[in-house]
Amino acid sequence: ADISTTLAGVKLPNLLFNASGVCCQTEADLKLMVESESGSLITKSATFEQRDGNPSPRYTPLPGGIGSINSMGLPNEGYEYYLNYAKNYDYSSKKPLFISLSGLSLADNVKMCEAFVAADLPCVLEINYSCPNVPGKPQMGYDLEAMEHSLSVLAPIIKKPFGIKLPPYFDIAHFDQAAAVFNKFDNLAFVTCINSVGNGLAIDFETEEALIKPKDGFGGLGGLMVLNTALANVNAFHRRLPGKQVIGVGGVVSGKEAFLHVLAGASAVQIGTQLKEEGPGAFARIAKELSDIMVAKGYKTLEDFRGKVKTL
Ligand SMILES: O=C(O)c1[nH]c(=O)[nH]c(=O)c1I
Repeated sequence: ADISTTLAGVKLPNLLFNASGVCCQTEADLKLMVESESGSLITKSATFEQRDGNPSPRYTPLPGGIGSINSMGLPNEGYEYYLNYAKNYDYSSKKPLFISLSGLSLADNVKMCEAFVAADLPCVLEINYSCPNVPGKPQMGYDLEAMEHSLSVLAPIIKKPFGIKLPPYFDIAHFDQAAAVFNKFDNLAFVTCINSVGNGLAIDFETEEALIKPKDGFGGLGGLMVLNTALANVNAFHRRLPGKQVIGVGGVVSGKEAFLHVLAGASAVQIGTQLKEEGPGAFARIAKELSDIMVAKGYKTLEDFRGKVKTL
């Protein structure tokens, strides 16, 4: 079956790619993504300066395959590293390149966006408003006034279609209020839902210790356990953002969850925890599983069922 898609006006040979943060911090990581069966790739969220991030242990999968917890703390090579990567990227390849930016201030986001716009490259920007792990930095995604102000400055600078990475919301009023903000920006072409469920706590029963070191063990939750929150956020924004697209991320461990994300309204699907645990081979496996599901259900393309979840 045809699992290709178009996102922000660029064609992806298939709808799958990495969630920013996984398999994408260094050129070696990104090379693995280019060589994988993913349809695209996105870089680790960049800050203006290079960052080491939080002390380790700062990531761990959770027992029983239910998911993961991380408090990486935005480690990255600094935005110029990713700008250079974007300048050298082979855009004649079938895989479009996405760039994640997560400035620690609006001024930093302005400087980074201006640098990418000045370089005039075909890559697509995804502004990250939802990093839950920088101590002392509340998530912009939960401050609608600040996020609207940020978008009112950045959208005109970026000019081209771009997207934003959002935290999960858990209240219908928040879906309504957030969508009202996003619908004000014509070139805001997509929203990526969801980032990790912020500030969970994993504790080891035997040792009675938190599993990760930063922030007293508090970190973002990912993987299968967040699937149903992710599907709700994908569908809520699919319903509320006419003319815009949604990238679904959260809980995709097989073709089945990728199918559900598209049914909820996703135009593309990112994979985080499962990619971290399985490696880039996950893309070929999940792509085949999704294609087989579509054949079994009689769907030829993603448009045949995108957003068509049935209500009772
Ligand atoms: O701790 C991180 O680096 C991190 N971790 C996440 O779970 N989401 C994010 O957006 C980021 I920037």
